[in-house]
This record gives sequence, C-alpha cells and structure tokens, in this order.
Amino acid sequence: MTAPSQELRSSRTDGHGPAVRLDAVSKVYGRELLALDRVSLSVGRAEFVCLLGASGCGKSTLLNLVAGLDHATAGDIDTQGGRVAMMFQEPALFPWLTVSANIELALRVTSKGRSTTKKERRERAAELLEIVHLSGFGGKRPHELSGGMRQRVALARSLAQEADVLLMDEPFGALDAMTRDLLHDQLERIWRERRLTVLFVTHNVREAVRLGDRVVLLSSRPGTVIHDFPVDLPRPRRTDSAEVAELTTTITDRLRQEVLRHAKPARQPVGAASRGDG
Ligand SMILES: Nc1ncnc2c1ncn2[C@@H]1O[C@H](COP(=O)(O)OP(=O)(O)OP(=O)(O)O)[C@@H](O)[C@H]1O
Repeated sequence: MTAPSQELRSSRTDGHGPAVRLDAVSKVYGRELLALDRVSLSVGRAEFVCLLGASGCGKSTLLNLVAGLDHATAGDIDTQGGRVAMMFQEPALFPWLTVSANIELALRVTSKGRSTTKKERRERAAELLEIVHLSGFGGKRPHELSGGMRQRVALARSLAQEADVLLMDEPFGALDAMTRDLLHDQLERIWRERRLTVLFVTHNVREAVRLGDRVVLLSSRPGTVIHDFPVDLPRPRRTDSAEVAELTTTITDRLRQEVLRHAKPARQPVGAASRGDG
C-alpha cells in the first residue's frame, strides 16, 4: 500500500496509528454473494482517501461495515474508538423541520448523557450552519433550499456528531458540476480545519483526484484493493487543472482495464475462441 502524499505525511503518521484499519475484511451476503474479498486498507488520521471502483464492487458495503451498520463476515475493522459519521447522496433531512431543527436533532442525539439546553443546541446549530456557509438559512425548510444547499445542511448535521471519521457515499453525485466544485472547496476547508479523517466513495475519477490524498481502486466484484494511487499534488487543486487531468487519465485507464477484464467473459459470443489477452 502506498504512503500518503509527502506534503501531509508528517502530520498524518504521528505515532498514533491509522484512524481506520481494515484487515483482510470479507463480506458475504446471503449464502454465496461475495461482495468484498479480504480487503486490507489503512486510513491515517486526518487523511482524505477516495474509494473508486466499478458499480457493484462493494464500495458502499465497505463504508457500511466501517460505520458499523453491518458486520463483516471475516477480518477485522478498527476505528480506534473514534466517532464515525456517514453522509449519503440523499441528504435525508426531515422535511417538516427547519434546517436548524434538523441539526439540533442530531445535536440532541449526540449529547445523550450530557445535558444541553435548547438554546445551546440552537446556538451550536447556527455555528455549524456558518461553517457550511449557510448562515441565515436556519429558519428555512429543506424544500426551500437547492440540492447543493441541502447537502451542506447534511454536512453540518454530520459535523454535529463531532465525528473523527467522516464516511461519505457519493455525497455530491446528484449535483451539477458547478455546485459540486463549490462543495469540494468547502469540504476541503472543513476537512483541514477540523482535521477529519475522510473516506469518500465516488464514481467520478476527477473528483477523487481533486479531493484525495490517495485514491484507492477496488476490483470488480468481489471487491479487493487493486491499486493505491498517492495524489502528490499541491492543494487547493482545480478540477480542471492539467495535473488533475493527467492523473485522472491514468486512473481512468486502470479502472477501464478492470471493468473490461470483468466484463470480457460475458461479452464473448458463445463458442468464440479465447485469444488469451485477458
Ligand atoms: N443487503 C444486501 N443484500 C444482498 N446483496 C447486497 C446487499 N447490499 C449489497 N449487495 C450486493 O453486494 C454487491 C456490492 O454492493 P455495493 O452496493 O456495496 O456496491 P457499490 O460498489 O457501492 O455499487 P455502486 O457503485 O453501484 O453504488 C452488489 O452485487 C450488491 O448487489
């Protein structure tokens, strides 16, 4: 496995061990659907790792296992006791609650065991909305916001959980390119300021290169790590820069090879001789 980018390495491997570690993790659904096959992966503290792979290769499965939403069939997962929050493509806000109340609800769940007043939660929600540049929108209902704004509320709600590890499952997949670009900038700023560890699933190679310290490629099902690309490019990066485009091409080629390798047997006409080039 490749090390994180040089620029950030010292602050990320400071002797406390990885924030997330998967050791030979496998997942079988039902009796025989092998979704993940002995996946080993380490994510350093405050590291941003993007996960790429063909559709159905087990990316969401992997996140669910790390989040503790499901159990691995074999192998070990260690998050060092850190708090883990998850964010999905759909913001899943309660439509009948205001934006602020959606976040306050998360704060109430988080503050179980220590008492917080409604006023404290409201103030904290306002702070979180400021972090995602939505000050003044606390009194709106979700339907009054754009898709990008709703995702920022969902991000604020994740931050309300005071997580050390943020798991993101295609969080910007449904947004237009311009909105996505703005959210990349915001997420990068928040990640740096709060020293979050991020594991980010995407289908978009360019997005992975824009954001990641590393881009980890999973094979087609069953998912297993086939390549770990360090992204040694200075930040902030521009999605349309030549450097991002170059690495995007390299990774896309590797991903394409993997998808073709997997698709090949099914595409060959019955009786066709194997050319042995797979
Ligand atoms: N709860 C489940 N029960 C049975 N099979 C499942 C379950 N969840 C996922 N699978 C199967 O496991 C495999 C991996 O699914 P998963 O959703 O993790 O892939 P993915 O890489 O996230 O896909 P995509 O990129 O399309 O979102 C798929 O074949 C899927 O059909």
